[in-house]
Amino acid sequence: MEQKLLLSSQLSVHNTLCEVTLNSAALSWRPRGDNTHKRAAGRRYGPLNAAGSQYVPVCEIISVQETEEDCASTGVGKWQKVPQTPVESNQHAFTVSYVERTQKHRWRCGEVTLHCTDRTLCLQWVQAIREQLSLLTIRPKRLLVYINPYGGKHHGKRIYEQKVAPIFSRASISTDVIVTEWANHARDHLKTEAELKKYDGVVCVGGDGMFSEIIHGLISRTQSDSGVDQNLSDETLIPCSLRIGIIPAGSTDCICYATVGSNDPVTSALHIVVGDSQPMDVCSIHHNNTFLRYSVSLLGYGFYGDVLTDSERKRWMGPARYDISGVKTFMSHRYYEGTITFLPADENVGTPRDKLPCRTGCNICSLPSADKQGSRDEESVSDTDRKGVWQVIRGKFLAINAACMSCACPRSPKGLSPSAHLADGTVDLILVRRCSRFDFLRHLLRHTNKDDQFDYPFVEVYRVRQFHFTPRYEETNSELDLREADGSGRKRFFSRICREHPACNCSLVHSSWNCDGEILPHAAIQVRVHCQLIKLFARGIEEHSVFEEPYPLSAI
Ligand SMILES: Nc1ncnc2c1ncn2[C@@H]1O[C@H](COP(=O)(O)OP(=O)(O)OP(=O)(O)O)[C@@H](O)[C@H]1O
Ligand SMILES: CCCCCCCCCCCCC/C=C/[C@@H](O)[C@H](CO)NC(C)=O
Ligand SMILES: [Ca+2]
Repeated sequence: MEQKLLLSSQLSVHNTLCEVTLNSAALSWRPRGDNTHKRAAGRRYGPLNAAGSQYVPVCEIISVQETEEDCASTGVGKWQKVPQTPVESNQHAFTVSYVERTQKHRWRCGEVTLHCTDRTLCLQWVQAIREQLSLLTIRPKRLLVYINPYGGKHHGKRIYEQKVAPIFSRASISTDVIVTEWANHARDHLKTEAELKKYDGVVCVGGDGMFSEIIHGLISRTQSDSGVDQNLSDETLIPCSLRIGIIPAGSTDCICYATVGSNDPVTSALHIVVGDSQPMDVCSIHHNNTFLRYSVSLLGYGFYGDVLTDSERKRWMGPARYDISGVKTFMSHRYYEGTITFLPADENVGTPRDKLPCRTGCNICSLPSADKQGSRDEESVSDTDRKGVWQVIRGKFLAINAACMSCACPRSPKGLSPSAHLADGTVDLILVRRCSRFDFLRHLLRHTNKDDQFDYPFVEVYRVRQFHFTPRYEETNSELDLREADGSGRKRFFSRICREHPACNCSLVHSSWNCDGEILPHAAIQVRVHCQLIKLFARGIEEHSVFEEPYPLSAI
């Protein structure tokens, strides 16, 4: 569709006189009389549109400001040369900052300066561009920021002050910043005190643990404001209205990595500025009708639970603690017995092995809500259509993992479940049965390369809407295999476990759940996915490479 022309002038860009145009979709420029893109002005700033002009989509402009050319430049804080050539001797100019894509899904703040013959024209351009930006109502204007000064390598505060605050201020976003003083400070502030009406979003600077605090605060607050009791496991939860931004400054940053494609603070800040919105599923975890926690990334029993338990004792080591505990846990090769019951997802959301990863504008996550899993409209669909049939699996497992999203992170770029979806209302349940140490190592190593980690006879994977886990030692008498009872059944059960772990003691009969990096107090849990309960300032991982056009050219 042809866009209405808003402004057109001859301005100079990087020493070359250009035809510059603004419409509601893009700011474009091309050298005067140039019919090919080959001689486009100076260095290339943005992609080329169908007419061979360089352009910046309006929705990716961060800000525009008048540039003072006869002294130190205000752009990027660097000194610039005073113009020498006739076209650049115009003393009036404005600078447009915009999103520039670099490699590996990283975004940068690019700049282009356009020189005008007089100040009136310059101000007219600045005003016209600002007017277009003001129409982008999805952009946040006021944010509540929580910084964990102790996440990851303890760089959170510095990352925010040096890399993020200047971008927010350039985009005219105002902020209230709270540097947390204790664990759960942010969660409790959001739950009870924060004046949420004042804000367009909440930003956390930290890792997955910090993000978990934010969602617990925000979800609990939303439920209590609406009179919903989160202790009731079959309650329909109310989605949170505020979007959440993550500035990565943790050890794993898996939620940021899996929703943006990188763990780069500048990229995340720019996704917040442009007002991106990515809905996300949240699992609620209960133990006998008592609410325990929410999870958005990994719920892991066995291997990942044990890695976390061990690594918490090594927090002082920083991010390296996961590697040390990972090797130690791998060597211990413990397995655990229990029963998993689950409610499979409908076929229309695909399977964990379909090699259809969740990307920006994902078709599966965009299915109409009535077709999605665990959606709020679910009650309107008949019970027989929706309830499905619970399945039961018993066994001895090295790991039981539930991935609500891919869990991609720098350690595992495709993640624990590469085709899991951010917002489809399901979780991928990965069961790794007892196998040799060598086979388990082969399975783990496949998380770090392109090979399929599920392609082993001891690995099973299911896409589910709900699941329950009961460790064997908590199963009721009727559930236990009575053949093992000998009058002192419990004692015999423990002694059998200890024979299988000669180097251990009885406490090893159960593992703990790693819930997004926090240890759960109970092994027996009930898990349910709530479709799209929260929204992030993100857009999922973009499919196209740096050199492809991010927008349909006809729209520019
Ligand atoms: N001021 C504080 N003092 C102590 N602990 C804090 C403080 N603020 C937040 N926390 C807690 O620190 C824990 C770890 O924080 P965070 O997630 O930011 O870093 P991380 O654990 O290094 O990273 P990741 O979770 O990505 O592995 C969180 O569980 C959070 O509750
Ligand atoms: C012996 C070689 C082992 C290589 C195995 C690599 C597998 C890496 C898989 C990492 C998945 C991380 C999932 C993220 C979980 C987060 O919720 C949590 C909190 O940050 N992080 C961890 C490490 O528990
Ligand atoms: Ca999901």
